[in-house]
Amino acid sequence: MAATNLTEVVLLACGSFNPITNMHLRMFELARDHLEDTGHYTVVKGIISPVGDAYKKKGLIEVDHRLEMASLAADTSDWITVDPWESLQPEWVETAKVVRHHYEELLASEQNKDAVDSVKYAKKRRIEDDYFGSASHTKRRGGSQLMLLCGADVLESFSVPNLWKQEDIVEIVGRYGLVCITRSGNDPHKFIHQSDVLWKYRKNIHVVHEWVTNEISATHVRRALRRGQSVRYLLPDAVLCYIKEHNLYNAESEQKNADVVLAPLQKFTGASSS
Ligand SMILES: Nc1ncnc2c1ncn2[C@@H]1O[C@H](COP(=O)(O)OP(=O)(O)OP(=O)(O)O)[C@@H](O)[C@H]1O
Ligand SMILES: O=C(O)c1ccc[n+]([C@@H]2O[C@H](COP(=O)([O-])O)[C@@H](O)[C@H]2O)c1
Repeated sequence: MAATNLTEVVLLACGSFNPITNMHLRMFELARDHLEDTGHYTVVKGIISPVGDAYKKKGLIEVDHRLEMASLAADTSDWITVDPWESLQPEWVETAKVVRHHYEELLASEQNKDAVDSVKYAKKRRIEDDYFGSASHTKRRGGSQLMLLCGADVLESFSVPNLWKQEDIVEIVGRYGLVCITRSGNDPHKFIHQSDVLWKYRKNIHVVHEWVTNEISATHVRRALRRGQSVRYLLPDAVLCYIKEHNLYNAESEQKNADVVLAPLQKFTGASSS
């Protein structure tokens, strides 16, 4: 198939990134390989979107630090970037809205590119017509796709009562698409099979098997740091230096939001975030 027929994909990963680990970066690489192996897609960009402080997850440190660490990690890649839009919203933003926001940005940048292209194209066409006479010209580019990238634990969290809105799940998997990386202890195929809505949109869900099973998690990293144990090689070196320099992750930081209801659950309980 000619390269021009490939759909361009932008991958968006939402999460706490508290802190970002090498596994978060690896997720992007795994997803890109998997999608490009199908012969239908070319992955052009990865976006890391750290959740804002208003998410109120226990142990979630300030977003400025999480953004900075994510940027240091993304510096090790030439295609993964960090976007602060979600992080900087004063209220917690549902993931479906974050996906929508980035899709709109993608559309706007494409339209911009199309406008620039059509000016260039019109000029080129006038020059070519002068030389060769008018003939049939090239076709328009196809649209790009934005897909949400997550680990299997997030997919399975779709069934946690009162956590996700059903219509948001439908929008994410039905309209945009999902790339899900296997994680030990989770079985995404079984989970998709058991969910009517995920089964309905199963063609939009790309399950990527991580054969190098590992238990790297931000929780593990924070725990090791609290205990003074080494986390070298679990995170990019620059992130580790940043953590040491700012003395992040200790017993006190782990108690942040300890007695606060997680933002997505507040809409059901009516609890306040303070
Ligand atoms: N080892 C892993 N395998 C697969 N996916 C992962 C792994 N670690 C993180 N992810 C995924 O990365 C995204 C962002 O995750 P998040 O920031 O919550 O990291 P985490 O390690 O799961 O954090 P925590 O331990 O604090 O819950 C989520 O979609 C999560 O499923
Ligand atoms: O949109 C929702 O309803 C929703 C409900 C629960 C969690 N999320 C998002 O899922 C991500 C979970 O991150 P974490 O660190 O809690 O695993 C984070 O980006 C949240 O904003 C989103």
